[in-house]
Amino acid sequence: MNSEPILSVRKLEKRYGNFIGCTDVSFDVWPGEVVAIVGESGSGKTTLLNCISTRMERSSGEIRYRMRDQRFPDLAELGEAELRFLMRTDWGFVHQNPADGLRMRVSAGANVGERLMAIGDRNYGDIRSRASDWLERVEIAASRIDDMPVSFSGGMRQRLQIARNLVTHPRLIFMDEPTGGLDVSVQARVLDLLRMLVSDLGLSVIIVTHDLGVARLLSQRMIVMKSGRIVEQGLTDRVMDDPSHPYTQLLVASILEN
Ligand SMILES: Nc1ncnc2c1ncn2[C@@H]1O[C@H](COP(=O)(O)OP(=O)(O)OP(=O)(O)O)[C@@H](O)[C@H]1O
Repeated sequence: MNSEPILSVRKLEKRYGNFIGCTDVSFDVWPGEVVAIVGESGSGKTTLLNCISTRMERSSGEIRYRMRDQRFPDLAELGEAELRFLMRTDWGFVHQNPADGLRMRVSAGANVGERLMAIGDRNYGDIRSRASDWLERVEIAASRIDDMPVSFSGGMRQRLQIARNLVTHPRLIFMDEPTGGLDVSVQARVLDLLRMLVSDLGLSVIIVTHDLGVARLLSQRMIVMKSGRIVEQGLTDRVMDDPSHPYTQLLVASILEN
């Protein structure tokens, strides 16, 4: 693994008025690493993800990102053009509900091709052929390229959202409960696909989930949140096998009972 983090968060805080969404959050993400943020509903996972991905303004703290030219600026120092580059090219965001990350009434091919056009690709044949390759990579038949996502099943929509995110060769992907809305059998297929793509492409991923099974399957490192704070972080296997904080012990025990 590379010796420099791709992302570094220090003392991050987000307040909603007087209410604390998250506070005193510090961690690093290394290239090629999958970090899971886990915790019960309301623990601040989504707030944290949205602040890091600049979808929400933080109240205080630092978020540094390793640019392709190796600079490591705080995201707050970046101009609009650089932020746009990150959002459109270098980062991906996979939402729990595919409808939030797709355009449901344009074709599957256009959903994927649009990201290429946004970064300046203008060759129609090339865009279509890359979209078609990506559909196949996420196990959607290329013959569905002109169909709209409204005609797809939940699992297919989620796989299309993944293709749309990965087509620009991003380096960091944010995922918010990516399998949360799917049936268990469909979940397994999407998880397998995600695991394979993340490893093939050497992606760094920050995944928010309340499902410790998902975290165990995908992540190397785990951050456990409670009431807006990190209560424990460490290697996923270690945290799951030997949780040190009572809250983590409770979370782990609750999945063993199921
Ligand atoms: N826009 C907002 N305004 C006020 N409070 C908010 C807002 N968004 C979130 N909160 C509060 O901040 C806390 C953390 O919420 P957040 O959505 O980050 O938790 P979460 O762990 O992602 O939960 P879930 O799994 O249910 O999405 C919660 O108490 C929530 O009610």
